[in-house]
Amino acid sequence: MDESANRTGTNDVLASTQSIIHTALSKLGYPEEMYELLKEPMRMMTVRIPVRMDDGSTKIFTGYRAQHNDSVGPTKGGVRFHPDVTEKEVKALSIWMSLKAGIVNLPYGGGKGGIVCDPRTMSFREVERLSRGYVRAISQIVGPTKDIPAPDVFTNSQIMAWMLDEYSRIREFDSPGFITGKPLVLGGSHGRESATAKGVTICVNEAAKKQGIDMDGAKVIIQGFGNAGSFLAKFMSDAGALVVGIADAYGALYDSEGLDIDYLLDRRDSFGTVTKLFKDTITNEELLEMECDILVPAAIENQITARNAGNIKASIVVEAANGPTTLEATKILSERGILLVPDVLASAGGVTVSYFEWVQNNQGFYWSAEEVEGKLQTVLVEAFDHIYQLAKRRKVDMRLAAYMVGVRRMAEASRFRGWV
Ligand SMILES: NC(=O)C1=CN([C@@H]2O[C@H](COP(=O)(O)OP(=O)(O)OC[C@H]3O[C@@H](n4cnc5c(N)ncnc54)[C@H](O)[C@@H]3O)[C@@H](O)[C@H]2O)C=CC1
Ligand SMILES: O=C(O)CCC(=O)C(=O)O
Repeated sequence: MDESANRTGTNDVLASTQSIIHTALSKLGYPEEMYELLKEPMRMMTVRIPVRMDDGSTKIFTGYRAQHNDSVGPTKGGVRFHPDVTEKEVKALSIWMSLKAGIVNLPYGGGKGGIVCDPRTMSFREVERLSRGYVRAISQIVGPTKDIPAPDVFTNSQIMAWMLDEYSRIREFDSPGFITGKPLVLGGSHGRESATAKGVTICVNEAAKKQGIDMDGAKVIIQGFGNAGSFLAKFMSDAGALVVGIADAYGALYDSEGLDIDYLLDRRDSFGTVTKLFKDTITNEELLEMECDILVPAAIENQITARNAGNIKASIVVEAANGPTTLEATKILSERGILLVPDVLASAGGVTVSYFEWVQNNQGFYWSAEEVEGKLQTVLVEAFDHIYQLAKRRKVDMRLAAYMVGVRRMAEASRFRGWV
């Protein structure tokens, strides 16, 4: 095991992930070589993307695509457009995608992409040119049977549509299965837009049952008001819960009587920003420590750390975001009896419906919204139950149990292929 993976309490998402993978593999009895194989993506591509800006200047953006392990099938995972994207982060995100695929039993390995940029400060056409440039730069290593992108932070179905169009031009045939999270008219699936939040909702409900919390009137705080966070807020308030707090990148709103979610949904912009419209805001840090029963981080990494884990009031934390809780904070929450449903399980609804979308594209036959939702419900309830029981049986927290489930299939496939 390498030095960095030995560090605990680190906010280095790659090192933390490697550390848990190492523990999971040891508990499953795999040799050190398996860890050596799985600790890093098998392929990492860095690209420089020149984009002509509206003022006539040219700006060069840096982008990444990581393909973690393709022993089970093609790699799959979203593309993030964010100023804080780093190579390490994209690597960790690709490993988490492998684990998600293992947990919900999809025939994929993990992939992930990212571009260092801030689309909030770019025009519509500049974002289009950047999206197309990224696809041109990575076109050799992606494709419907190689590596299938999807949306993530600050990317959406419009960006998927441009990427699909660019790929189809390069390949000279229409390839809807190249990317998921597309608009319905281009071969998207019913239910993909809300799938991540639907999956989180299923996990919240299952966790509430375990902790004896009645969802009717339960107080929920959601950090992030984009794709995952805003649909989740709607599902929670429709189910009778009180969404008492929400946050975006600029601040947070809290009301112990419950926020008017329909009003906030009406006023938010396409980047999930809404708090700028209000004077009476608190900070993201403050929101996480406010009174509630259920806390859902649905924004970015490293939000619950050793610094604030002791002050979290919720009795359930469900991770809609990838990597919102550090390793040290996970331990503190577990010692405090707080049930933490880890990202690789809780946020797997998105990739599950992306898989359904890809299957529908491959067969050219499309399902109803009810069919998609029913299948997602079955998959996630089973996955939750399996991991919850395993955690109890092996006396480990749900994150480690989820890693044990997620890593096993990839390790087995790599072994059968003779890689280790
Ligand atoms: N979109 C999807 O299908 C999936 C998303 N996720 C994860 O869910 C999380 C949110 O993703 P989406 O909702 O898709 O993104 P989004 O772009 O739709 O929304 C992101 C939200 O996070 C907020 N945010 C951005 N930077 C922030 C910061 N520094 N501090 C606080 N808030 C910040 C934004 O203001 C916005 O409200 C990410 O961790 C993503 O990887 C996980 C699985 C699937
Ligand atoms: O829908 C997908 O393929 C990937 C979603 C994703 O990027 C994630 O789960 O983090």
